[in-house]
Amino acid sequence: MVQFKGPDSSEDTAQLGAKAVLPETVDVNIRQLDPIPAPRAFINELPLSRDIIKLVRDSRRQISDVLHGRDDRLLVIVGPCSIHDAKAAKDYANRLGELKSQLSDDLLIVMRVYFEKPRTTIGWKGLINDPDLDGTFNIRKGMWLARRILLDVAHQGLPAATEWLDPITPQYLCDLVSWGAIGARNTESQVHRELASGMSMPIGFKNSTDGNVKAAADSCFASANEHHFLSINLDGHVIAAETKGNPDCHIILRGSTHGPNYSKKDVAEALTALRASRVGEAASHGVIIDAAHGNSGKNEVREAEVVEDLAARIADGENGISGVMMESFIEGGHQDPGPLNTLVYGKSVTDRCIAWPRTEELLRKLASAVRMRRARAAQDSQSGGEAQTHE
Ligand SMILES: O=C[C@H](O)[C@H](O)COP(=O)(O)O
Ligand SMILES: C=C(OP(=O)(O)O)C(=O)O
Repeated sequence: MVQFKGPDSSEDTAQLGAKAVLPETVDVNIRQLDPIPAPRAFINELPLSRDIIKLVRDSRRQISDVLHGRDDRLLVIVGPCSIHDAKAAKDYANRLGELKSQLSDDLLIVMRVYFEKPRTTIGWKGLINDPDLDGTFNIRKGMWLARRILLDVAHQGLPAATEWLDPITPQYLCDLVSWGAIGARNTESQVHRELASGMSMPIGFKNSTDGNVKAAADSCFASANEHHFLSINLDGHVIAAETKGNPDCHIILRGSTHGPNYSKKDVAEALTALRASRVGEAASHGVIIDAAHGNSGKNEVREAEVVEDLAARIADGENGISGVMMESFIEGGHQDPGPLNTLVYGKSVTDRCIAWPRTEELLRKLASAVRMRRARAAQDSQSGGEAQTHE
């Protein structure tokens, strides 16, 4: 039998592991273990062009600028609750890409391209997990499809946003993602905080499902710090990762099982919690408000009203809102998941979504609200300046 030579040996331990004889105490509840090619194989097969690299790098920087108040636009993270159909995702990206160019002076639009769904109990866990929506769980195909869809979205000139759920998935996809979320069910998870600390893009932490905002603020602090933890590298080898800490973590207010939390008071309290968490210079200027989930009771009509309310407050000069998240698709509402040929085209198979025409209306409203906020700020600084001149 091959011997592991102890913690200081530099020997390739993957080789040793492959030959080890396993005791009956392992894999008790495992049915099958299917190897999947390492991340590098997927990246080589579906690579980024120079233009896409530029898109991802520029949009990450712009998102950071909005979050830290160096850019007065509003970040808008909008798109389906989950992606289940490559064709519909491309169709949606095409529509959104066109609107993004028209509204880019006022809105920094990023498309929700969510492939992993955290479940309260059980249910369809997203395109990577079960790409055929039929319980065949072809994860290899799902991962390949996810990369291809991200490339399609990028070809429309759109930056992509996604939720990081599984700690291995980012190695396969993160080169194509400009903004990441850690969901309400994972906001207190050390594994996700470690992950965020090494991610190359801004990361938003949701308040927890029971409404705890401090957990998200603590996450911003924890993830701004360096960490050491186990992970895999692009070749699929287990490694000890050492991260630098992420300076662009921020809070997402998503409401809770007790009701909404998007009021002016909620925003102010979240920003106070962020500062109290000792996050220091990495503290964002504002928060993102998720108009869906607990803020709308997962009702798309209510969600649109929340966006209208936010637009009115932004137009009125409220500036603690750095971004808005919306769940929107081609068709409104939702349907039960199932094989593609049984589904209504362009309709969500997870949470209810706002239909495209209403989405377009709301995005134009948000853009106009930003113009009003900007005009107000210019007027205020002019009258402040004049006051100074008169002194
Ligand atoms: O965003 C999607 C859902 O809200 C999330 O995945 C939880 O869904 P569930 O409560 O239906 O499992
Ligand atoms: C699952 C999501 O949100 P939350 O974690 O807030 O439930 C989501 O945004 O898709």
